[in-house]
Amino acid sequence: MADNSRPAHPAAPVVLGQNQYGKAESRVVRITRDGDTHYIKDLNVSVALSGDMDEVHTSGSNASVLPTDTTKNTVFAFAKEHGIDSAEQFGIHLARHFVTSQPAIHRARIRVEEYAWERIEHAGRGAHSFVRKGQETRLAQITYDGSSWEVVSGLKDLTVLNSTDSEFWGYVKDKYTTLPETHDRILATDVCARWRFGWSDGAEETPDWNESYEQVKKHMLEAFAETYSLSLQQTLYQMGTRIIEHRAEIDEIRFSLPNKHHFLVDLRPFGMKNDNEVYFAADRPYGLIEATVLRDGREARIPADLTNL
Ligand SMILES: O=c1[nH]c(=O)c2[nH]c(=O)[nH]c2[nH]1
Repeated sequence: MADNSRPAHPAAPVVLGQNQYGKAESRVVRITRDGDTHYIKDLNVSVALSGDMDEVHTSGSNASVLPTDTTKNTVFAFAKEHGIDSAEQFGIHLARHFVTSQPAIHRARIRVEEYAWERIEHAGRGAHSFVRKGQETRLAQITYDGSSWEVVSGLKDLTVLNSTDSEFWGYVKDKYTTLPETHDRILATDVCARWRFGWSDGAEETPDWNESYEQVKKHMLEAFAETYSLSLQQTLYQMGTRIIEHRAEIDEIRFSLPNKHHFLVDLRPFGMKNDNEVYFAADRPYGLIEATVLRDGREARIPADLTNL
């Protein structure tokens, strides 16, 4: 029989690198009742904790491990206890709780997706029926290391379209270029954005997270609609500029904008003229235009790959 008790080669020195753990994607729905009128909050909350976690990995001792099951329970308990005013406030409560109540936990990162609901207007009794808004998902990431805070808010899947006021021409042409220049095209995108607040310390006045979110979205939509666009890059920069100029609480905003191409259909084989009326909406491949827009003098800290945030 083989002797498995000893490794075939002398052990190489191995160390544990960055690690974190927690329960991902707790879907918490909070109904608040005011007589017959109900309010709903619907979140997807992911908790990632890190700190003195060497032992559990290297020796199997769970003495410092707050179970992920407990972190999930905490999300639900806090929804009952504190309610959910905003994703940011909810995340702050949770992050503070884990860092201050567990000696082994030094850092908590709470990620929140919020799904928006609209009331279904109807003639019947009560107001307790909702429909999911077909629009964006609101996002928040809160990080606390015991002394400083970082709050990044965001949204994804905000789909917008301009049916004119968009051109694209004057670009580099090499032997592989076939794209015809255009002076009138559809410009459409699913806005994916993250913005970082200047707020970093509980002693400073806390931004009104909900008001800030609504205003950022409003400026984003207005800038998209009002920009006469020579490229999606230019539109992106206008959207970012509008937000940095109007929202003092925000230092940086990063966008990831797919260019949802709409190709004019050639109707000539059918004896028809297509006067910018009929388009083929291609889903892939798509251009992907990404950039961060900053308040001058501030540091760019939102990672380039927004899927990591
Ligand atoms: O707005 C655009 N920016 C580009 O960089 C680009 N490239 C392309 O083929 N179409 C477009 N449109």
